[in-house]
Amino acid sequence: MNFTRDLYGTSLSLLTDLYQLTMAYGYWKSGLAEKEAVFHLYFRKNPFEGGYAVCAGLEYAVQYLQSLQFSEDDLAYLSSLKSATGQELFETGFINYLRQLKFTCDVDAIPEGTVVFPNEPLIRVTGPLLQAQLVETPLLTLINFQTLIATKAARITEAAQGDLVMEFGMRRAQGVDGALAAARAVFIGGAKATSNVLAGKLFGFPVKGTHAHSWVMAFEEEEEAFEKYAEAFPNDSVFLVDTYDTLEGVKNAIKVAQKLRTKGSELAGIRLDSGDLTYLSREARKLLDEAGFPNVSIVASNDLDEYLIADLKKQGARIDTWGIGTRLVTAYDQPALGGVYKMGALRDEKGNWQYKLKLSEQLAKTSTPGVLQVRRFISEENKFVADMICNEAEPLPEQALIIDPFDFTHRKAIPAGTRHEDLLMPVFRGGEQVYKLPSLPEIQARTQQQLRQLDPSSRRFLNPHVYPVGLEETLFEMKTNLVLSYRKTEAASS
Ligand SMILES: Nc1ncnc2c1ncn2[C@@H]1O[C@H](COP(=O)(O)OP(=O)(O)OP(=O)(O)O)[C@@H](O)[C@H]1O
Ligand SMILES: O=P(O)(O)OC[C@H]1O[C@H](OP(=O)(O)OP(=O)(O)O)[C@H](O)[C@@H]1O
Ligand SMILES: O=C(O)c1cccnc1
Repeated sequence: MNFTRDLYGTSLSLLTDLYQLTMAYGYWKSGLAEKEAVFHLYFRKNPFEGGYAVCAGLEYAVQYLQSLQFSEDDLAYLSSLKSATGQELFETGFINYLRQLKFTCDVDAIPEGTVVFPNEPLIRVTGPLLQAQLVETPLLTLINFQTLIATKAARITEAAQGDLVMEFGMRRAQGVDGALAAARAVFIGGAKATSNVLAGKLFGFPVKGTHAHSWVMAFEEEEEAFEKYAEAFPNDSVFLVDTYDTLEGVKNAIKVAQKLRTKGSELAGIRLDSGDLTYLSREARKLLDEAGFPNVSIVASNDLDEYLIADLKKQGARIDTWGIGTRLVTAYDQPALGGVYKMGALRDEKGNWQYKLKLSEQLAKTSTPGVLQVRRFISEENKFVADMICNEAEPLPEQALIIDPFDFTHRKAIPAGTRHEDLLMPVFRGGEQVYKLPSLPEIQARTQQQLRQLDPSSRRFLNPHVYPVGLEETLFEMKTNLVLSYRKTEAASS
């Protein structure tokens, strides 16, 4: 199914900032609409003070671009917009232009589930200026959020060290799409199940859950509540044991588990949702093991995240399954990824690329000109060595030299013959999709594989090692010269 179209109606073409449409109108009016342009989507800083990000959201972006067409409804709305003086904002000729508009750009993108770093283009759009500009905001909406949440999920999965991670966040998510898109991204990052049933249906991944405190409160006795739940789900019951007194709850769960066993069924687990999770899980494990239930799993929930999971493990908690909600799906400690979309080049009348950059007082905010690709070098041990951002429109020197754009004395020469992969893959050519979208389990497996290839020092939570990413030498020189030429122009005119 096409998630963007089928969930949100036939057209998402108005899901953009007004300024994209006013610029489109301006380009159309001034005859620049068809001029060829290149834009790059990238972020400037790893989320969560971490050492990497996991890119996600491309499938949604592909589906959005495939469906990009203005409906009569959309056009009627745009025709109704008025300027400050009460005239129509957009003239009829432009509305007719939009009516026949079809997406004809080339798109290259880094596959979902790839480990990525600041300043690397995750998506490159090449094509008519009007179109390439128009898609800025929706592409950012679709990629920023899922990349953020997939990264959070990867961190949580890493902290869980192979334990089952379930996503419980729908009730705290930022609206309907926040819940659905987060469930998808969480799966990409490594969670194995969600409590969100619609996400299970749409994305085809496992749904799982326990029960709420209200189930226990609906009966006179906790033990009776557990019994009734077990009658309904003899082999799939996970009892929430902390409604009144956690360890008494565990004892009641054991009584019901014993009765279940006489009928040939096994209790699946118990869930702890409050109190000292280390102490309670250790005590619960002891009680369960002593009663002959070593396979009953212990699920924990309660405002957990990667830091708490890591700490609980360090304390010796006996938890084997983690139910994670709020702090995962809302990316609690960093609620947005600051992805941006910047122009890298414009084709001039002679057919040559004119390289473009956005200058900033802050070096980190100066964009990189070119038609960019990311080349990842990989060691003989199959570990990531360094990433080089290069300009595909120009020939590359034989010897790869990577220069840190924020400290030009910081350079890394890559030995000749080092294996490499170019990360941006063709996704659209002339508006036609040429990329076969992988399945979600394939994307999840890719994330895990990629994380194994990244050195643990770049994966740690506290002060991670900065993975080397830089500009290819000739691109660095071109960027520096372009910055200098702008600065000279500024100096001359002041
Ligand atoms: N051993 C532990 N070490 C560190 N943090 C813990 C430990 N056990 C629980 N926590 C975390 O401490 C926070 C507060 O726990 P607390 O037991 O006070 O929960 P609570 O929400 O107040 O309980 P209740 O749901 O009964 O109101 C939660 O985020 C919980 O995950
Ligand atoms: O803690 P999270 O990571 O967000 O995980 C989801 C939470 O949702 C449920 O709580 P509920 O809505 O009943 O609230 P409460 O447990 O905080 O009272 C559940 O018991 C978890 O605690
Ligand atoms: O199934 C559960 O235990 C669950 C689902 C959503 C939120 N909290 C818990």
